[in-house]
Amino acid sequence: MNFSKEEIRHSMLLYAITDRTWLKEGETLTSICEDVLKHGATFLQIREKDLEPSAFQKEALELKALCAKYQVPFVVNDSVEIALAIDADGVHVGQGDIQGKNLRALIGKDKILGISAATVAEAVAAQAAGADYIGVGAVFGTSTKKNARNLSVEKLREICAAVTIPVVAIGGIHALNLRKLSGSQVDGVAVISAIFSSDNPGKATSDLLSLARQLVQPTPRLMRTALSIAGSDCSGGAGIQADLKTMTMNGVYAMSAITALTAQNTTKVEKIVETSPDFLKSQLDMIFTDIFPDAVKIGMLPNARLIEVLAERLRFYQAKHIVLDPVMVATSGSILMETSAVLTLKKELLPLAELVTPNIPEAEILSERKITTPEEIEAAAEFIGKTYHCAVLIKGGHSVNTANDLLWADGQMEWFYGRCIPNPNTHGTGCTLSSAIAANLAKGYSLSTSVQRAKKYLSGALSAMLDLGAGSGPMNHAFCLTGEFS
Ligand SMILES: Nc1ncnc2c1ncn2[C@@H]1O[C@H](COP(=O)(O)OP(=O)(O)O)[C@@H](O)[C@H]1O
Ligand SMILES: Cc1ncc(COP(=O)(O)O)c(N)n1
Ligand SMILES: [Mg+2]
Repeated sequence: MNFSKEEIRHSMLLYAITDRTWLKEGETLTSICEDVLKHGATFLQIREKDLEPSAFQKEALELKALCAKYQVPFVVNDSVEIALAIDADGVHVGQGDIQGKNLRALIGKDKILGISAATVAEAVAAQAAGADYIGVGAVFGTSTKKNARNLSVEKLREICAAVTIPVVAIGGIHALNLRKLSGSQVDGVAVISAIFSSDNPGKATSDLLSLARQLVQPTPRLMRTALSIAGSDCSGGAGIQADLKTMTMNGVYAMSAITALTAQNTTKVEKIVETSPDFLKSQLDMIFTDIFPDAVKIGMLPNARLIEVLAERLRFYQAKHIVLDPVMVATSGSILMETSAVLTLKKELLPLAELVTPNIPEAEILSERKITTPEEIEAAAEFIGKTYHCAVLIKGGHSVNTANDLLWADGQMEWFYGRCIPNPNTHGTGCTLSSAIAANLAKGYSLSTSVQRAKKYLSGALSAMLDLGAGSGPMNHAFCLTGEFS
């Protein structure tokens, strides 16, 4: 697997390093690691100092497959040979291993190279040697590495400031001392015994993950921003309201430019008041000249005049990462776009979009054909992508028993298979998916990873089984929050 620089930075959050010595009767390294990955570890390194090479390689191969399943980077400690032999995502080495060698050339440009460092000079040298991240420690006393010096938070901060690559803190970190690293600017924490010596490695992982999240909260300067250009849904489940909730929950600062006010609920759309083109332009000018969005999601656009103004402003500001959800009909069946506006949408907006996300009925309109089979979905996506020079995600939420979506991007097809969640309350699924994709693009994830992460968020919101209103109700966008603050 290939990981972008941003993905590697985010994956530092909770960096797990294996230690077989704590395994209990009946447990295997793979079974414990699966538990750890399931509970949210964002990176895995195999470090088994006492295993001979062939046994090490065997364990590493199993863990590599596991990490691929969870889309988490997997690196091998110390051995470049084994990392290459099993085609791991990369290798982690100490200072001693980089002297006089060109490790970057040895492993190739696509592999992740992690290097340990304990001083500013070592960190700078590691970056110069082509490292993708550095592991800095030991920050606290540790049982796994004898004679390690302890670094102060000030020293850690100095090291973080001296390099541009991500930094993960290591050495004796556990749930009780993790908070002491606050203010150090690290991108995450690496742990061994805090997870592997725990009676419940899964729970230890999720506890450490939430502590790591608090530690690595985006500083205001680093906060990514996203803009939703859509209609207001007064019932809160779709449109602007769904978009703002989704973007917030996906960790970006959310803004809105409203194209229409709708009076709707879970059963129907009662009235629509369209925004004037001039007022849409003013909203866009206020946003783009002050807090420039890192990504833009476009939803309901009731008429062609609004589409024209929007396209002109997006070109003028050279907006980045535009995700276009071509909302034509609401889940409740009401028309949200004039039929005559479809032509303008195709001509003006599709070519500006990085991604367009039609459901099946919308894909039929955009590709001018009927779609009934997976092959027809693929052909329609290819047609739309090639005609309008954008990536296309055709959503299968309207099929029976499946929630499979097809991504066509740059001539490549990728199916995202989703479990169909038996929840009839799907008001706003399309809005939520497109906003979550935009939020992830704003954070620097690749298109494919953004789609995958967005589907995961959507499944969480659907699985919370909220049941409000008499019709197809909204989802719980805050399913992963408790609502309690201390
Ligand atoms: N019951 C469900 N379980 C899981 N995913 C679903 C379900 N219904 C829709 N989805 C997903 O929600 C997203 C939106 O799809 P869809 O409902 O087709 O769009 P729209 O809301 O625009 O009509 C897609 O990723 C789809 O796979
Ligand atoms: C203002 C507004 N925008 C979009 C939708 C589509 O909702 P869905 O995501 O269910 O297709 C909606 N019902 N209202
Ligand atoms: Mg929709």
